[in-house]
Amino acid sequence: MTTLEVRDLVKDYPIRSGLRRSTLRAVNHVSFTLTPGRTVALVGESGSGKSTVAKTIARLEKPTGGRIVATKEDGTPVRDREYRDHVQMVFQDPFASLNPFHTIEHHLARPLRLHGRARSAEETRRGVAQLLERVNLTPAEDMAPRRPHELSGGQRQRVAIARALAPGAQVVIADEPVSMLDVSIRLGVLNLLARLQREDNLAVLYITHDLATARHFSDDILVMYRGRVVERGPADEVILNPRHSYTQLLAKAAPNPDERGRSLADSPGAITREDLGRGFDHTTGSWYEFDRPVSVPLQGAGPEVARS
Ligand SMILES: Nc1ncnc2c1ncn2[C@@H]1O[C@H](COP(=O)(O)OP(=O)(O)OP(=O)(O)O)[C@@H](O)[C@H]1O
Repeated sequence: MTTLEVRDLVKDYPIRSGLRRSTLRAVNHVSFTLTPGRTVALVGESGSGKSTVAKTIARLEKPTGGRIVATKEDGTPVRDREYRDHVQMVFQDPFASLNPFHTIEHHLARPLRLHGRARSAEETRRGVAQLLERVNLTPAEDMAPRRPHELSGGQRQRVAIARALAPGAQVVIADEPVSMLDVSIRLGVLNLLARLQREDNLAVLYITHDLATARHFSDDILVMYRGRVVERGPADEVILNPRHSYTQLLAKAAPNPDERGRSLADSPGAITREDLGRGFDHTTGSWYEFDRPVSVPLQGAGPEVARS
């Protein structure tokens, strides 16, 4: 099984306002480890940097600094070639992530073939049927020939999950996987993810605005605010005993996951001056200062990316 370590991750975006150019630090020295069989939730409001973390892990964005290292059970690093098989994403919008012109079978058969998990037509057919059964899209022979528009949002997201499993995923990055689905079916999809995780011993990063599901479906929670992890620790500890003023705000407000725009922290004095420069770690029971990035030894080797 694969462990994924994120160390001192930094991502800057160039921004331009009028004639002035500057950089926006979307992710600021973020570190955490995803281990087999465990879920880490990354919570925070819109714009806190959660998706940027996901995109750099998925290699859709290049980090400005820090490193991301995937390591196999025997301690050897996962090579570039294998990385895309091991680390898979499930995106927020199941409609945008599926090609409307292709059947469900095509969406699943392609990764099975591409990653050498099915060699003949018969193996592919069986592989597709098994994947559909694992995500409760049955009968498989009825589902396989359909196109995405012939499925509900929840069913489409199940296809997206099956597609993530097809190449033999060991690490799954689920970026707001249910926030675009009807409230009534969200729990079903999250329960499915949890079951697949147990069956395949997956390491999962669950990105969400929603503290309640983060607590229920995760072992650990990282709270992000303006690109920083401001609080981290076991899920119950973070939710029941929040120490950072930003987490306290989040916990009290139970923000509407669909709300965009104004941040909870916008009101004056919402975050204490002291807390702007520090975060709280429940595993050590202590505060850490932001200008000293967390330094944890890495298990595996990996390319060092220059820090900005
Ligand atoms: N390609 C980009 N170019 C410039 N700025 C970007 C880019 N992508 C993200 N950002 C900025 O980086 C910050 C973090 O964005 P990110 O999408 O990671 O936040 P988020 O917490 O995932 O929010 P949401 O839940 O709304 O997706 C935001 O200020 C955003 O505007």
